[in-house]
Amino acid sequence: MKIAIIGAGNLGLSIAKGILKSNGATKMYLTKRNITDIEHFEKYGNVTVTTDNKEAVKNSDILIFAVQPLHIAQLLTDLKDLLTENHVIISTITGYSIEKMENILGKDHNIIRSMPNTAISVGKSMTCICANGKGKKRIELAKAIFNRMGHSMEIPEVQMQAATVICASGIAFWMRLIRATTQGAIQLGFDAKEAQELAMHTCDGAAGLLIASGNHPEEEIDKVTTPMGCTIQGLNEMEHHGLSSSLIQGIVASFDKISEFKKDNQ
Ligand SMILES: NC(=O)C1=CN([C@@H]2O[C@H](COP(=O)(O)OP(=O)(O)OC[C@H]3O[C@@H](n4cnc5c(N)ncnc54)[C@H](OP(=O)(O)O)[C@@H]3O)[C@@H](O)[C@H]2O)C=CC1
Ligand SMILES: O=C(O)[C@@H]1CCC=N1
Repeated sequence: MKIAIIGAGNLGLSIAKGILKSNGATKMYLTKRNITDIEHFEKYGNVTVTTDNKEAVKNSDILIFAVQPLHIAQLLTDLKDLLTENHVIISTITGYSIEKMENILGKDHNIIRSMPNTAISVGKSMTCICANGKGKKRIELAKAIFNRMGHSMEIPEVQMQAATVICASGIAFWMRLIRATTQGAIQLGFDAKEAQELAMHTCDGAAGLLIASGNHPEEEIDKVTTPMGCTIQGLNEMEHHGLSSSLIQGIVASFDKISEFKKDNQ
């Protein structure tokens, strides 16, 4: 599989690392306008770093677009004549609809809209995807690509904004919870490094338990909360201060913001 990542910034490079880690490409092109900070990726023999998007498109089968929303329309317009019906065009662009892509490229292209997160670099992304009419035949291929670097879910396009908040922004939300737990652990006497190790692995364990069991979180919480014990005391104190409510309100605020982007981009 020959893959081009057009726009090798934060997300694009995370995808590149995930692809390298999972041996997911025979050949990979990474592009951006200023390549000095990514030239070292050429140490991997199968990676070409270039400013030339056209060269990358001509030599690849799968094209992953990861530029900022403001840049995508011009980029697609510039590349339009080189895009064939065999290319699988995967967009990661927040708030940029399939309809907008089809308005530039036409309907006769395999267009996949995706929403990965930066944990793709370590093979742990939760990635949501949807496709245009023609791209539906390539959705299994797209899922296979993203499943090598985590977990994927096909969703209706109308849910893509919500998926962006929960999965892509969600990485930052969970990081903040890990940071807060780390700060609590330091206050209880662990040094900073130990505290973060405890927080990270406990977080990993909580997610792992739910993934393996399929249980509702409250079912697992019931197993931890000894009557009159310290866990329920702590949980109730957190809820008195609005833990669940503040998370939900943050998620909704993030969604409201993304809905503004959508208006701006259309
Ligand atoms: N960061 C995240 O966690 C996530 C981001 N997204 C979406 O992914 C996209 C990228 O986000 P992010 O990685 O954070 O943004 P960045 O700004 O980090 O990366 C975008 C990259 O695109 C490059 N670029 C700009 N214009 C061109 C061009 N004409 N040709 C080639 N490369 C170009 C820029 O580099 P240079 O200026 O050198 O060209 C830059 O490195 C956005 O649309 C965002 O909404 C989606 C999910 C998660
Ligand atoms: O914060 C943002 O707008 C982008 C989309 C999701 C992650 N980063």
